[in-house]
Amino acid sequence: MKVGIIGAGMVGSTAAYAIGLLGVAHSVVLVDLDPAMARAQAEDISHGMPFASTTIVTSGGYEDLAGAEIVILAAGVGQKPGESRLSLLSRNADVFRAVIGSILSVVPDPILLVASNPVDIMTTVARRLSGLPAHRVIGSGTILDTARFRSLLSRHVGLAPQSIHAYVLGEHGDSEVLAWSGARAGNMSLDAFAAYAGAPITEDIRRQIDDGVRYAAYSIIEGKGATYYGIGAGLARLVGAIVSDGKVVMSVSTETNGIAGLPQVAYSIPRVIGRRGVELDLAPDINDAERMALERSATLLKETAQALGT
Ligand SMILES: NC(=O)C1=CN([C@@H]2O[C@H](COP(=O)(O)OP(=O)(O)OC[C@H]3O[C@@H](n4cnc5c(N)ncnc54)[C@H](O)[C@@H]3O)[C@@H](O)[C@H]2O)C=CC1
Ligand SMILES: CC(=O)C(=O)O
Repeated sequence: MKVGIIGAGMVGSTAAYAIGLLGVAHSVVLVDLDPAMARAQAEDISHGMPFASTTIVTSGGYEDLAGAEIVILAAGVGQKPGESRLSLLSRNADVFRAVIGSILSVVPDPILLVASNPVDIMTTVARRLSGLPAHRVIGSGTILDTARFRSLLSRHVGLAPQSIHAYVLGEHGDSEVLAWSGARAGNMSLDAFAAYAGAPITEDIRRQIDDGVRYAAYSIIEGKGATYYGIGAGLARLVGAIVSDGKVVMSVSTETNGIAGLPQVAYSIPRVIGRRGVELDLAPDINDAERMALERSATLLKETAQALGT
């Protein structure tokens, strides 16, 4: 399968690299306002492919998206140190207004994977601008936050992150909700496994892990200006789930109607990803406090999207 990536900066190029390392697409084409930079990224990435896979990585214009079935949107500005994701909204909405028509003129029925921030509202913007059905406009949502959560839990309890089943829900941003109550380690509840492993999850540990997940982007951006390895790997995994019709559960963001009385706006819950995009929404396994926090997060996103006029 061919994958287009709009925005060949840190996130777009890292996604291309990860897709190539995993070998989950036949070809990747990078498109950017700066074609010389996109060409250089594609050339550099393509030199890694003989070590990994047969994925062909090139750059080009919108016409070179012809035949792509998935298009990743990673164009636009990122946060400066201390800046919130929501503050990027009007600038990145302008970028999407500039690019989505050009994509659809070449690829009328793509699956759009949205990475640009604030990713939930950009997913709503992409859906409105494209007119595509919600299951084909998929925000990366909290896939990265979920990975951060599993990574910190994994280190604490001494189990592979792949054996920890825990999700971050709601906004990919400050109001996100770590779903502790339904978290599992192997076949045990997380709390039971942690106690069994001699690493109980105390209030203090819970607070440290919550902060480590919720504020990870701020601390990484403070240290090196941007985050990209985590999301690049996550986008490649998402592409792989679609290409292989993998029926993989991932906490992506799509416009959701009628889940547990939450507002109709894009936010993350666990969803099944396959060849058709989002194939199923899974009702999250959460307690009352987490449900209230999820309602607050979805309401904040709804109000912010409405203020933009989407
Ligand atoms: N969803 C997530 O979990 C994450 C999202 N992000 C977001 O991804 C976005 C990209 O971040 P970076 O790659 O670090 O930024 P970057 O500045 O390195 O790259 C952005 C690229 O977009 C291009 N661009 C801007 N306007 C364009 C247009 N109209 N057409 C084509 N290309 C255009 C720029 O030329 C630039 O190369 C940001 O909004 C950032 O906040 C970043 C990390 C994680
Ligand atoms: C930048 C961003 O959204 C993240 O690393 O979570």
